[in-house]
Amino acid sequence: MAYDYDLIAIGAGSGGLSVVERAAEYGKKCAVVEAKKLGGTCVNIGCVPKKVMWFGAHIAEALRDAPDYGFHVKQDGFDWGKLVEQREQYITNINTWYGGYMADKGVDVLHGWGSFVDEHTVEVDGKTYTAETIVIAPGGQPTIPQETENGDLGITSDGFFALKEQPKKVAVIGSGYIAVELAGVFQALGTETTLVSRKDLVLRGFDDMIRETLTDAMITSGIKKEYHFAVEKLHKEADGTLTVFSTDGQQIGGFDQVVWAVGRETLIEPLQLQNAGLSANGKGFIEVDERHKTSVDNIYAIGDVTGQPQLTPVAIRAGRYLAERLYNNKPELILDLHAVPTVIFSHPPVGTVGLAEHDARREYGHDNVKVYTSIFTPMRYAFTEHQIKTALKLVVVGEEERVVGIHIVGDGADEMLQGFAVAVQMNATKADLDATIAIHPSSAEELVTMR
Ligand SMILES: Cc1cc2nc3c(=O)[nH]c(=O)nc-3n(C[C@H](O)[C@H](O)[C@H](O)COP(=O)(O)OP(=O)(O)OC[C@H]3O[C@@H](n4cnc5c(N)ncnc54)[C@H](O)[C@@H]3O)c2cc1C
Ligand SMILES: NC(=O)c1ccc[n+]([C@@H]2O[C@H](COP(=O)([O-])OP(=O)(O)OC[C@H]3O[C@@H](n4cnc5c(N)ncnc54)[C@H](O)[C@@H]3O)[C@@H](O)[C@H]2O)c1
Repeated sequence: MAYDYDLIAIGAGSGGLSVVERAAEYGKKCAVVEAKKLGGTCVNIGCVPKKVMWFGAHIAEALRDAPDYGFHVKQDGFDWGKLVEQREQYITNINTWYGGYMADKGVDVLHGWGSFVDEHTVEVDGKTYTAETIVIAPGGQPTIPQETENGDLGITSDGFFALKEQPKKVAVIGSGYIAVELAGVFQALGTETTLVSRKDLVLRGFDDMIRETLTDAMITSGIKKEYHFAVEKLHKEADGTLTVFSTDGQQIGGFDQVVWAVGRETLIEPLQLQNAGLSANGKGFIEVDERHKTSVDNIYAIGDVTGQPQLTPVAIRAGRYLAERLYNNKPELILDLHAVPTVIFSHPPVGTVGLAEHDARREYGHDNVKVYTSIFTPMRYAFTEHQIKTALKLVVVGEEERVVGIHIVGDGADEMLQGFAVAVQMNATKADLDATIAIHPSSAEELVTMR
């Protein structure tokens, strides 16, 4: 049977664009369906605008410390609107570039919500298109807990990127990636910031050294932290400010914005999966095998919708490998998730790859695991009023001391980690790190000189 396309991807984010791009390079006729903007979450309301704001926050921190380095700096305010305008222009340029790139590759962009008619047919904006292979890559959206009374008075990360004016005082609810990243940006740029967590330390699941060091650094930076505060309701006061109430009777108020950063849900409903004989599992993920195939033979799923680590490079790699397997006879290319490096663009940033100490002890047995740690004030802060610590940890297993985890929190962690992730991916041992000549003076050198 002849189809309109060899491949249709639903969703033009990190995953969808990657699979059609690579498939088109192998001469396949492809289309990508997108309801919003090309580039998806990462480009439009995720990694890219977040990193721009993080750079802005870094400039604020450099200005803060400049007098300690002898600069006579007169700060004459900060124009949030200007930064947002520049950021959005940059993103529009990326969207436009993607449009041209897809056209160059011969990929059709179908604008609108895509839904299944059957396992080979997708409907977009009232028209139907058929394909031999369909890849589902719809990503997700931020959640607001339904049980919270007036939860909708708060915004999410999407609302954060829509802010045209700088709030004076905010509460950020959550303690994961997005909560610590947005709280750090707000605080550095001059917004009075409170981080509201149900438990105590930020970044549940990460290595304890990271959690403790980052929580301390955030508090030192001036962020107010509300521990053990489970939000029950939001209330708008007569003066327009928001008050946040906890389930045990605490309240904090005077906020001009409350930002929810408590996780994301997949975008399943528009897909009409049942028409293709598919369904999502109880967590809203589409289950796939190691080749990203769903329970229907010609339908694959990649990216955030699969429940794999919700990171752009994971979605991109999944898309590219899928095209390599389907169209370039490379069945051996299977996504390897054993050492996914990840950076949290907090203040200071966190870089981590492999197992946290507690996970390694659980997996390999308590006594088979050894850790090397180093905590210090980097030279950059040797004589500044604000002192921000760096902490490093190597987690090694067995007599050969194979490195199964590297954890870094501190300035430069974001750029330091990638190379060390190569070492973990290659099963490097502590002796391999020790045999590497250090770079001096740097913070990274500690990782090859630990005793
Ligand atoms: C605030 C924030 C910051 C982040 N920062 C980072 C970071 O620094 N580094 C990192 O690696 N990751 C980061 N992420 C995560 C990263 O953005 C995601 O993991 C990645 O975008 C997932 O790619 P995807 O292809 O699965 O989906 P997405 O990029 O979400 O793309 C899905 C696309 O599909 C479209 N779509 C959905 N359903 C349909 C449909 N039925 N029809 C048509 N179109 C549809 C959507 O509009 C969207 O454009 C961040 C996420 C957020 C929210
Ligand atoms: N730098 C990066 O790579 C980056 C940046 C942002 C997001 N992301 C990706 O996006 C995903 C989603 O980010 P996220 O921060 O929304 O989710 P997350 O899963 O990282 O963190 C959610 C946090 O909210 C807490 N929480 C859940 N419900 C709550 C409630 N009702 N009240 C208070 N706290 C609650 C959870 O305990 C958890 O700590 C991340 O897991 C990550 O994969 C990556």
